[in-house]
Amino acid sequence: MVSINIPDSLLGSFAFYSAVVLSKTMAMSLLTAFKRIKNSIYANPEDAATVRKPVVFNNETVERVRRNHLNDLENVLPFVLLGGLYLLTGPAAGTALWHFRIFAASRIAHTISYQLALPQPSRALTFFVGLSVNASMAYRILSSLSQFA
Ligand SMILES: N[C@@H](CCC(=O)N[C@@H](CS)C(=O)NCC(=O)O)C(=O)O
Repeated sequence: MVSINIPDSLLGSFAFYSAVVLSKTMAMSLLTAFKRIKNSIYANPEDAATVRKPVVFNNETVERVRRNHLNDLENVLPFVLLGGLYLLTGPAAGTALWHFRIFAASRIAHTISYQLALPQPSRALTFFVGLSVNASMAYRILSSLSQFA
């Protein structure tokens, strides 16, 4: 590795923002359960049987939360993995901190725009901001470590 001298404060910031976006991702499970119960929408026969309803796979309210959850998984997991590797490249503390802050803000904004069904390109913009942060960290990792290829 180029550097393993990571300031405690930067490790703390990374842990904090990782926990923020991971908690937000986990909250989508609770939101899905809430929407299912509120609307009596169940995808498993044993669940639907408790309210004597047929199984339903295409309820838009529930599916919107599920798509949002999947999108979090597609973006938040790369952030946590790339962020840890990024710290090993010895980035400037201020630069790294803003990467973490901007990513967390972009994912919260993505969820708000998705759940409120705000007109595009609002959701697309929030998605691309988060994607850009991940791409920036990936670029730094790959360019710092290219000597080991
Ligand atoms: N898996 C995503 C890849 C592209 C993507 O993440 N697009 C953003 C901005 S339009 C999004 O919010 N997609 C909606 C989604 O993943 O449900 C998709 O199918 O749309």
